[in-house]
Amino acid sequence: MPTTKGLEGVVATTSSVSSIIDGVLTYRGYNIDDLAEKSTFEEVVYLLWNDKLPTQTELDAFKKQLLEEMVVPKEIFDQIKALPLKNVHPMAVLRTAVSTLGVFDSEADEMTEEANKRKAVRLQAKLPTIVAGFTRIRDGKEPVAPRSDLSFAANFLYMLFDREPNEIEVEAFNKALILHADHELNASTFTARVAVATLSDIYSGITAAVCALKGPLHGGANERVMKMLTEIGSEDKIEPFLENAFANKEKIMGFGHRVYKNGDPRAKHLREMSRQLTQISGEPKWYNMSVKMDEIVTKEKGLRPNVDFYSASVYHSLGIPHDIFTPIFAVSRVSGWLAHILEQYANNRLIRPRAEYVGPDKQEYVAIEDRK
Ligand SMILES: CC(=O)SCCNC(=O)CCNC(=O)[C@H](O)C(C)(C)COP(=O)(O)OP(=O)(O)OC[C@H]1O[C@@H](n2cnc3c(N)ncnc32)[C@H](O)[C@@H]1OP(=O)(O)O
Ligand SMILES: O=C([O-])CC(=O)C(=O)O
Repeated sequence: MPTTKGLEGVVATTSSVSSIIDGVLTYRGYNIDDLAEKSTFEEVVYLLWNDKLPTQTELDAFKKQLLEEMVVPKEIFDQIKALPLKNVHPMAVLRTAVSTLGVFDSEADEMTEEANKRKAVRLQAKLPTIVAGFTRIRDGKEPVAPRSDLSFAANFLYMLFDREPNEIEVEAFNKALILHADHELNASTFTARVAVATLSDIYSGITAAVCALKGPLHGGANERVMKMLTEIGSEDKIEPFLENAFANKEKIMGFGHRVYKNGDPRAKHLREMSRQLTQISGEPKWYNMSVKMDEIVTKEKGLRPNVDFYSASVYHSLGIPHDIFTPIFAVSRVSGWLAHILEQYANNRLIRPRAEYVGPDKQEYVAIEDRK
């Protein structure tokens, strides 16, 4: 049986949610460049779940459903308040909170398509409330309730900062959400599909996906990009930092990709957003440092920035705490996870590959008293 380390190049399923073909990313056949420039996050979520762009009436109804489901049970915040928040990563809190959400949903194990769609709306709507609420709770503040007159992107920033965000902030955040919404069979989406292919419930699938996104080789890289830039501190220290990292064969966070070898099509949007937002925030150095790193790593290693690289300085410029970057990724990507979960349920078969056994053979059982 041939094996492929990390399942590279293995086609594990068919899907009509998103595609990466010749370096071009599409959601349901729509180029990500068009969606990033012209669409809203709510419209993109509708597209991912329904295989078509909504009419105005459909979009209005969908936005209303999301807004109605944004409030989370009080017990979720009570549970968060009881956690040792000073020493815990926000992704661990999110993992716990998503699992607890399932406990409070009386339909959690109802497996009809209609019930699963209702749960999808609940999860999509409640994740931003949880992430923003947690961030405030650990700062000793109370969560801010969502507002019914704000968009999805604006509501998140409003709940996080307890002030109405301006147009530039909303536009940037909306675009970032669109760019992170789905990405074919990435590790967290595959994890979600494996979990629900056992016919486990949707909350189990999303909890499993959050676990996979947390790691630094996947969604956890965006937080580490900002840590790296902060530690380097200034443009003149980039060259020595990279020389040292290359010599020690260290991974540079935010570079490289399993599928894209000639560049991630989302990065150019985030790079431009980083340029604009770092200027507005009065800290152009994060953009200048990022561009210099990009040039050197591309030239020396042939590695291009992925979605996590420029998103770091984008989120930093919006005033978002660095350890909330990956939970924000989840706030967006839950839309893609849910689209894939619904697709998996609709045409399910247990996902169970094989392993090539490379351990010892024909071992003799030795009684415990005779073992050395
Ligand atoms: C949303 C997302 O998940 S995007 C990815 C976010 N993750 C990161 O940014 C973390 C940094 N990047 C990486 O670790 C990798 O590029 C991954 C995990 C994204 C892809 O991994 P793989 O497809 O397994 O690539 P692989 O590790 O085989 O890389 C091929 C070569 O490039 C090197 N390489 C890949 N990425 C990097 C990097 N960021 N820095 C330095 N070297 C790298 C590898 O060490 C390897 O070198 P070798 O052939 O000398 O051993
Ligand atoms: O597809 C991947 O392997 C990782 C990625 O870029 C994403 O999940 O957005």
